[in-house]
Amino acid sequence: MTSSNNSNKDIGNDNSDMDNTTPEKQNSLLAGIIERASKSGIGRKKLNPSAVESAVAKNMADIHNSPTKLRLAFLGGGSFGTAMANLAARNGCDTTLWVRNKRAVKAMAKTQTNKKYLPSYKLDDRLKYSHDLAMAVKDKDIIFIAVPGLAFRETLKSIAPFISGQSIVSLTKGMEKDTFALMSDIIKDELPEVNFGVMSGPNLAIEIMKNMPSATVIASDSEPLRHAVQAALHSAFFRVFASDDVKGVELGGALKNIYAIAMGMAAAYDVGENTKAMILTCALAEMSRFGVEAGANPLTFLGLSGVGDLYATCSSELSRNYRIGNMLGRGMNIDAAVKKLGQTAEGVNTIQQVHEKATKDGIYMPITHALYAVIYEDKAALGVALHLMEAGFRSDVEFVMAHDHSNATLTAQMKSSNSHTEDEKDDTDSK
Ligand SMILES: NC(=O)C1=CN([C@@H]2O[C@H](COP(=O)(O)OP(=O)(O)OC[C@H]3O[C@@H](n4cnc5c(N)ncnc54)[C@H](O)[C@@H]3O)[C@@H](O)[C@H]2O)C=CC1
Ligand SMILES: O=C(CO)COP(=O)(O)O
Repeated sequence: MTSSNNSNKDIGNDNSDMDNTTPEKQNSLLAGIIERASKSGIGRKKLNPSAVESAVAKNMADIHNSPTKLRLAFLGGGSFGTAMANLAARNGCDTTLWVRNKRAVKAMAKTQTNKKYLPSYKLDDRLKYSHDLAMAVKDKDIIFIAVPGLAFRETLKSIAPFISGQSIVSLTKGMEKDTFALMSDIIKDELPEVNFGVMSGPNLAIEIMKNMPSATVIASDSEPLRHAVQAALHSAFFRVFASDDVKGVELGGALKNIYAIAMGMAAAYDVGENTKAMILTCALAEMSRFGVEAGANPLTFLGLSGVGDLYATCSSELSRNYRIGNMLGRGMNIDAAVKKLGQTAEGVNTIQQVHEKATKDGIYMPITHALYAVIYEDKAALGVALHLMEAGFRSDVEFVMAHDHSNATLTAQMKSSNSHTEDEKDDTDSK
């Protein structure tokens, strides 16, 4: 977990070392970031439990030592919901996986495999299955939700009548259509009384099923909930870190899908390591920029849920978003690619949402806009990529060296040097 005192102190030190006194020297973007980050640091209050939270804290006081006392529901029987439910069952928690399809539930209970999404992996025999939503969520301590982003609100509406003090943890890495809402926003809308968290990190489901060492982040304002999720899922192969930056952790998971599509597309053109490094780094800058505007702590993007997940998803064909990008790069159109994939690729919708929001709010997101042009305006991928390379002079790590300060000068110099060259050429031509 990020220590509020330390991060606050570090940020304070950075601030005091800077000369921000004159308007010329003032780096407004950096000042804004520091202000927001310090605010979020100062705002990291000592736990002040609400009625719901104290009930949860009471139930969960000894969970740390005895995760078997936890009663958990996982909603969504795709690859990630299944993989996480399996981890919890293996840790000895009383775990039910809810799947909407009755036949799938029967088959899973009989074969202890998820034939459609994780066909080669035997699931823990303590894992229970249900297609009865009320039964699945009643009398549970935590409900984990792993349905696609576009089905998240309807899922919350369906469980609302059965909520009586359970906590909710979103595993979904998406964004709602047209509202720009993240899953935590939807939880606050639909179940305002509920204690909630979001979990996100570099967690390719198949690698987790193979017991490849992995780590994730649980972000919540509720300390008992963070501890409970750590107790439920932490194991020798799976480390669960904690954070109190819900927005930052959640945005890391949602935004990296955009860049996995970009990287899959680039891979279709056999790009080299320099190009991949450029995409990855510019992607991280875009993510952080967008995150800062949304009120996230920019430092969160340097953690597992930020650069960690960005790296995993941009490097692996196990990522469905990467595979969508790869198919687009090979000339397939988006509908055909989505159909061929047959699984959730949140990035396809997230590109549209982030493109609209960034355009509306004036946030510089060139990779996102380029992908939008390919997917939704039918522009050729190669042409769009080449155009990205002509984006003029920018500064590296814009939080430190702001665009508006440095680049206006650079761009003016470039224009002026180009016009000189043109004039000289004209002179030479006329001689
Ligand atoms: N697969 C992975 O490696 C990881 C996935 N995630 C996130 O988890 C979420 C779920 O992804 P996956 O499990 O991978 O997707 P998936 O495509 O494997 O499965 C989605 C599941 O949701 C169910 N579903 C769809 N609409 C539904 C609805 N209206 N009501 C109830 N259930 C519905 C489907 O039947 C299917 O069982 C996504 O937001 C994804 O980004 C997060 C980390 C890793
Ligand atoms: O989020 C993931 C890994 O952390 C899974 O990515 P995909 O949804 O692209 O498969």
